[in-house]
Amino acid sequence: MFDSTASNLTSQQSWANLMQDHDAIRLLETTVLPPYLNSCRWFAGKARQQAYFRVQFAHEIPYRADAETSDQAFLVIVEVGYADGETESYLLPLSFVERAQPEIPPKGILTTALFDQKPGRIVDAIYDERFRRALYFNLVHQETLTQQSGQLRFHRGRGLAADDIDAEVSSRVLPVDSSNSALVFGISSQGEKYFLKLYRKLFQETNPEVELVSFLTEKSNFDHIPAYAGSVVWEQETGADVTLGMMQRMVENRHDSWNQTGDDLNDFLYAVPNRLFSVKEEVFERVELLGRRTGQMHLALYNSDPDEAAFAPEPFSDEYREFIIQRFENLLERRYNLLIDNYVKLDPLAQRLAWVFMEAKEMIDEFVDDFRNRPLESLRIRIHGDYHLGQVLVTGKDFIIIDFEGEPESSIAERKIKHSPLKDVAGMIRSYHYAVSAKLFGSTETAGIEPDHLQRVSERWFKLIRDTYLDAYLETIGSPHPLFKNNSEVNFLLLVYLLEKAVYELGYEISYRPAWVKIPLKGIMDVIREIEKIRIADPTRDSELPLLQVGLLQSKKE
Ligand SMILES: Nc1ncnc2c1ncn2[C@@H]1O[C@H](COP(=O)(O)OP(=O)(O)O)[C@@H](O)[C@H]1O
Ligand SMILES: O=P(O)(O)O[C@H]1O[C@H](CO)[C@@H](O[C@H]2O[C@H](CO)[C@@H](O)[C@H](O)[C@H]2O)[C@H](O)[C@H]1O
Repeated sequence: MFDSTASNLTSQQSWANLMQDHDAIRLLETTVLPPYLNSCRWFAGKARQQAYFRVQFAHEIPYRADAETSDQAFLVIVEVGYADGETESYLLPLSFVERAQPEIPPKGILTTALFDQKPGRIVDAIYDERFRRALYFNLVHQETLTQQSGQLRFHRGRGLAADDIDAEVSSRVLPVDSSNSALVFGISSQGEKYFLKLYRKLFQETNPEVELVSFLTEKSNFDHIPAYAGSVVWEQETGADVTLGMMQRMVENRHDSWNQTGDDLNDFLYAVPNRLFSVKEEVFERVELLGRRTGQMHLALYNSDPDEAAFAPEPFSDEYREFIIQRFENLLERRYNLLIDNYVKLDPLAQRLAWVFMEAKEMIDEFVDDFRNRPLESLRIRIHGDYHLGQVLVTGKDFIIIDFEGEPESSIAERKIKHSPLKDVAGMIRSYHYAVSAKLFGSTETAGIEPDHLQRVSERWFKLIRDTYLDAYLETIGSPHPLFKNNSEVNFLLLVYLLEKAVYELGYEISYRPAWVKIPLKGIMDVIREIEKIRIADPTRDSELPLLQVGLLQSKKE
């Protein structure tokens, strides 16, 4: 665990003059920041060979309550350099606290320190109430704070109620350990009302989440997202605007749809030993509702207003197809290598699935060629981009969709590319498959059920749920609709995105949850079977490829 007392930073300067003390900054960069960042969940560079940590910028945010000079935070931008590959920038707000404060957890303390003979601690400012208040104040008053390099611009969105501009606020850090940090603001007598996400890993771009959430709040009537209440942007002197944070309405939720689906699956599995196939009607209703909400989100993102070029629908150009193919082929190659390197560590079922996946290489190549050449008249729009059950909050009987940042592995430029909305649909279908597979392979509810039987009933559950979701989705979009040319294109594109997603997931599971590798492999297998069906049904195809040995998978018991 990180030990904040291991170093003591001493400066003759006051805290407000931190940046003038080059020795103190050097000490921070060499002895404090490396162990501290490596202890943070949001720091993504832990597995890379780190070369240096540099305080690149330190923007000042004064605390308004009193005028003491030490009363300010620094929004520090830390540049991290690595032995190979690109550098990264992280946002680390810093505050100096002179008195011990019980609300600051050990994981928020960087070091003990002495500034101008005043002892205290340097802490992550999100844990300092003064900083949180200052953020709220600047945001609701749409302040601009001039900095040595560029300016900090605070925007207010439509989701912020006029009455709350001068209201007394309380605040806290939401205890979710994720890739960003979340602050919550309460308005007296109304409870917790606003949710502010501070982005940690920064990109030289406006975050896609701000673009999508502000568009949906201010330019559409889709209200199944938390309304956009504002953002914090660093406008650089030269270069693009960098999004540092975004505020939305706080959503009261019981849990997310991943947990809810897990509960539904528990009910389902309890009945299996009694040879009952039982899915409550309310489960289908929920899945249908999610299909409808997904469709409504896409209809809201489908925008033909010529003044909104960033959201205008686009065709399946050759350029887009090449981009997807390049990305997919790179991914495929990396995944084959990962599988080869980790093959002996896989359990027997995963090994068999991996084998069929590798055997299918030529068939997948043929399918990719098909995607390159096939006439496609469906359209592409901005989409959620990282859509799965964990991104849907359950509020009473309805849903609220969150986290529009896009896929964590992609660059920001890639995340802003328009895709068929079927990419989101594929993400959600994969997620239902994950939910049932995770139960099937690893929970106490399934212990003692004969594996082949369990596999059969789980597949039945998945197909029913998938079709219920898809039917409700397509019905909501309506037919005909320019987004989808016809059923044949819908089926084909869905296979493209399902395959891409499952291949992506394969890498995630090998790296993070090896016991779950068979889940995406099974997903890949399902797509391969569908591709094979298309091949067999098409008399014009003169392919020499042999049929796959998928029979390998059927008879063996675990
Ligand atoms: N508007 C909101 N209101 C209430 N809770 C929220 C809201 N947005 C997100 N959350 C909670 O915070 C968690 C992290 O949010 P998310 O947007 O997924 O951040 P990250 O990008 O860091 O994963 C979510 O899983 C959810 O529990
Ligand atoms: O949540 P993130 O945006 O960081 O996404 C990563 O982690 C996800 C897991 O938390 C992972 O999602 C996969 O597992 C989910 C169940 O845990 C499942 O619902 C998703 O369908 C499946 O893709 C995601 O792939 C990864 O990028």
